Amino acid sequence: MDETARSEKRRMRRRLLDARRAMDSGERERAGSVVRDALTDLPWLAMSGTVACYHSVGTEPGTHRLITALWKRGTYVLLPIFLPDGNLDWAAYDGPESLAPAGHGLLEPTGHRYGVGAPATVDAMVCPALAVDRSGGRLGRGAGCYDRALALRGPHCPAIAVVYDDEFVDEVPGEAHDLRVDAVITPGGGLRVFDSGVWPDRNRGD
Ligand SMILES: Nc1nc2c(c(=O)[nH]1)N(C=O)[C@@H](CNc1ccc(C(=O)N[C@@H](CCC(=O)O)C(=O)O)cc1)CN2
Ligand SMILES: Nc1ncnc2c1ncn2[C@@H]1O[C@H](COP(=O)(O)OP(=O)(O)OP(=O)(O)O)[C@@H](O)[C@H]1O
Repeated sequence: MDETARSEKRRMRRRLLDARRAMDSGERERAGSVVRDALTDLPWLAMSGTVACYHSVGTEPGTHRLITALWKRGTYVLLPIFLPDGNLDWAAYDGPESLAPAGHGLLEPTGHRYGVGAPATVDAMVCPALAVDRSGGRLGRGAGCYDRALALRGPHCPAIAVVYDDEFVDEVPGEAHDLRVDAVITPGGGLRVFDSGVWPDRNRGD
């Protein structure tokens, strides 16, 4: 059964990455503003000490505006470092000079590394995805590194994926190790919270 899911995932990734390449930069920019506004408007997030986020690259929905906004207001922002074994290490964003080019066109933080277990200490995790379905199922790039990172976060830490409108779909093929996210942000729909029970303030953002 997982064999079928794996090949479906591969097909879906190819299709979604092709569609992303055909997008113009305006769409990415708009996504970046929506992501920033949706998250900086959340009162519980304003009280959060530490947020893990991805530093967007290429055609991904932008997160640079969000990272800058959080950093400027004193939130600790942890960014991933892609390790050779497929795990993620984490270090803090401390302004544009705190980043250096890495593989896959990524910019990664150069400061003190907190270790693979750092997700246990964060209050929210903003993760990349190629698609998210209506029950929070998430399709990533296929390295499994975010599945591993999501498994290491605390029980009250919501995971929030960011995708384009057409990437919020009815169903994403799932395997046993796949972990669901607790909310999704799309440029057209803003923030949608899933019924996972992991959301700090149930009265907001639904
Ligand atoms: N921004 C970001 N950081 C991340 C991830 C991610 O998906 N996005 N990762 C999550 O696992 C890890 C790195 N894995 C990656 C694997 C492949 C590519 C990639 O295919 N990059 C394209 C250019 C980007 C694009 O246009 O979409 C390339 O190499 O051509 C990027 C990151 C950790 N850091
Ligand atoms: N918790 C885990 N521990 C170890 N390996 C894992 C874990 N989760 C997933 N993997 C491995 O990672 C590989 C890729 O998984 P999958 O196709 O679900 O990636 P993805 O969720 O699309 O990508 P990503 O998580 O990097 O964004 C699988 O072969 C799987 O065995």
